[in-house]
Amino acid sequence: MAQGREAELREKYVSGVKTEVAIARARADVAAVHAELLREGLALPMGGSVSGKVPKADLFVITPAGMPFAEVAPENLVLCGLDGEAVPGTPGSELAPSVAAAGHGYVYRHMPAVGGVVHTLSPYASAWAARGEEIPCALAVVAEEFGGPVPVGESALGDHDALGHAVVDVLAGRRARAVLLRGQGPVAVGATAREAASVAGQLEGVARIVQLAQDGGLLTSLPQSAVDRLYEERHAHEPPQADRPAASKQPLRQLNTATKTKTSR
Ligand SMILES: O=C(CO)[C@@H](O)[C@@H](O)COP(=O)(O)O
Repeated sequence: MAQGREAELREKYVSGVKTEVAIARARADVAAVHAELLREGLALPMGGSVSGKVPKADLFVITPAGMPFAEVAPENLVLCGLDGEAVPGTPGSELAPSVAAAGHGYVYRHMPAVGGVVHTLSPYASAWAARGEEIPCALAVVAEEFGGPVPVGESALGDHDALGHAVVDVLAGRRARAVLLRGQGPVAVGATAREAASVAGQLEGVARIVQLAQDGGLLTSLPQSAVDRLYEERHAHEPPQADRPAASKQPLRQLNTATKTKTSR
């Protein structure tokens, strides 16, 4: 067979099919994450945006604009390039992607280890974001999961590209895998959409516990040395990721002594 023809067939029926299979898997995973977030009480019926990158392709699938989470299905998710534009002629492309699509694409372009972005309006984490208040690292589980307090980010409301810029500005090079966008809500990232949803679930849990603690009286943050130890032990088995420092390189943002947050409520 002519060499050119062989290369053409390989491209079409080997790499092309592999990409199609990867797209189908991403569609199934992201649709399943929407259902899981609803089932777990981590999402409003509408609002937020969830996406998952297609491995080894400059593509991701995302929630259609204005679609209730309960109606999301693999075939109506929107396949986008990393610029956030829908790929014409693909299933779901007749629908507009979430207004936040360009922001999700920005995250994928600037944080290569991220394969899933979950912006969901889970109640307690959204309440911390509404207050523009970081969640103090007052429990070992916060240190293990987030490596310190859960940070706040600034995202110009209505400028949906800003969601991506805010996520990258705060999370690139940091341990935390979630950010509380002031006035907008929490955004969690992970290697996959499922992992990002798991982070969103952990975030909601610690947001609720720490809120209860703060309502109950004086809140004490863990000493930085304990935070570092807890985080390093929890992530010791993980390979260092390109856009996240090894635990010990995390900038020490906090005092090295327990800081006390006086309840104002
Ligand atoms: O981001 C939020 C709210 O924080 C979403 O409700 C808003 O972006 C939804 O837009 P889409 O319906 O996804 O176009």
